[in-house]
Amino acid sequence: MPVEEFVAGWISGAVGLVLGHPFDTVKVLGFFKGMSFPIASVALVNSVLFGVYSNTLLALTATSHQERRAQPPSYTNIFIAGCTGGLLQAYCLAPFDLIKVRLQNQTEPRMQIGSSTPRYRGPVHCAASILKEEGPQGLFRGSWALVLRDTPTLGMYFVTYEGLCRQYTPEGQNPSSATVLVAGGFAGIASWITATPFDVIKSRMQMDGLKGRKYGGMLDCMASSFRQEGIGVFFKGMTLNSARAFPVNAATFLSYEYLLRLWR
Ligand SMILES: C[N+](C)(C)CCCC[C@H](N)C(=O)O
Repeated sequence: MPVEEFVAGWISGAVGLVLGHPFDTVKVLGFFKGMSFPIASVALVNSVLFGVYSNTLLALTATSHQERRAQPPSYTNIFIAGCTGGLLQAYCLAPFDLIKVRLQNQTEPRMQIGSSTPRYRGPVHCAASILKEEGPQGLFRGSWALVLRDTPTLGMYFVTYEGLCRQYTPEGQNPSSATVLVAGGFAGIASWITATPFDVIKSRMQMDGLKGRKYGGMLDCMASSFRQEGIGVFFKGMTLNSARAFPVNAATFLSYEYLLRLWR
């Protein structure tokens, strides 16, 4: 099994993350200052995404990354490979994402005299507390919504990326850096716009269970969010998600393509 894609996915995920970090911090107003935990988790998850994507395409079309410029795979195969990568990356992401969301939503100031101590002291303490209080399956709370968020939207991610690259690249050639940046950026936006409704539900499911159970399940969470807040609830954070998605995914694809060409 070719491993370059896993390594390139690893590094490019970290590069994208550094660019997205200010947006993530804005999203939650000053929390999540440390970056080593997200770097490690995003790099791992991105490596699974790109590694599985490329190896699924290899299985479907018998072409390696290098051969795919001359023999471009069909969009159906690209979509299937993207969904497969998305499905597996969602499972790897689930525990990390849960910890991130739990820490981000912990709004008690960290060190103020007289304030209650925050429930989780950091990522490791958070993971350990969830394990102790809810067992291993507690770390996968909300993972169904995460899988639904990521599987189709990452299929779309690679279809958008490939489609835009092909549009602006003469046949048989490699796309230019500018093309890769723009195609990667728009792939991120397209994927985040469609992912936002499930992103909202996912985060609510992940927070559920902290102070008793509020929702009977994912469908109940959707229905009660809709009843209380109207249709707009499914679009919460869409603008911020899209603004973050462009630089993150432009940088991710550029470094991914660059590394793979370097190692050829
Ligand atoms: C599928 N969904 C849009 C939710 C995520 C896409 C992941 C791409 C990249 N790691 C990023 O954080 O933007």
